[in-house]
Amino acid sequence: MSPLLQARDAGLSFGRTRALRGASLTIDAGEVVAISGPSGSGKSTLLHCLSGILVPDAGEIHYGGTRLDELDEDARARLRREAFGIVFQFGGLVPELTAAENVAVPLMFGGLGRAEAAGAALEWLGRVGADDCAPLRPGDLSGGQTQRVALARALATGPKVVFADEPTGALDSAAGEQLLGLLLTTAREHGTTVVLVTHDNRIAAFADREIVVRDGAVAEAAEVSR
Ligand SMILES: Nc1ncnc2c1ncn2[C@@H]1O[C@H](COP(=O)(O)OP(=O)(O)OP(=O)(O)O)[C@@H](O)[C@H]1O
Repeated sequence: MSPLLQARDAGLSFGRTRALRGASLTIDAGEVVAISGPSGSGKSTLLHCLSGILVPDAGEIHYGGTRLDELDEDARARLRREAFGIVFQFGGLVPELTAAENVAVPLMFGGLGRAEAAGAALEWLGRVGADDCAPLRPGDLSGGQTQRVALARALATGPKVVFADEPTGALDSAAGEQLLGLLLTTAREHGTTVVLVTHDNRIAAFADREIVVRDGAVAEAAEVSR
């Protein structure tokens, strides 16, 4: 396997809080990695730096041959659209659009026609068990439904990397495991790399590797058997 994503000594402050302080890791193409660690240790900040949502103020982020931290906002947004699927803790869906439209819009950005995108969106909502949600707006969805729709949106574009921040946090454990299973099955079928932030050991155990973050840096990397 070849390295796909790398943080080299990444640091980032929010005001006086040093959220990341010299975080380094390497993730290979096709790997499923869980980032775990105590609350406030910097897991989400690291995920946001790896996915180009935030730019570190020290160190480097590499995606393939690209220095992600040196790209401007437009280039990072394009890369996120074209290569990444992102599942936020609270869905991150566009409130004015229906669930079906939320899934379809990135497909249209990717070049599909309206009808084709709408059909594919319904198919993905079906796969994540959210067919009923298609005509609803995010404000009318439960937490679990929101996460299903967010997952459908992230997977539909066929991303190279899926970044997920507590993707099953709003679901009870059986539903959470089912959704996680769907993410991992889809990812392994397509060789998609998955970077998953979780505080739940049961979820981390599904990953190929667990990376533990403490005090803004990578504390240890442990191989977790599948
Ligand atoms: N936008 C922000 N503004 C100010 N401080 C922030 C911001 N984002 C994160 N922080 C701070 O940076 C530190 C790391 O936060 P981060 O969310 O990355 O941790 P985490 O490990 O993901 O936590 P949790 O498991 O509770 O979500 C914390 O002290 C947090 O309060």
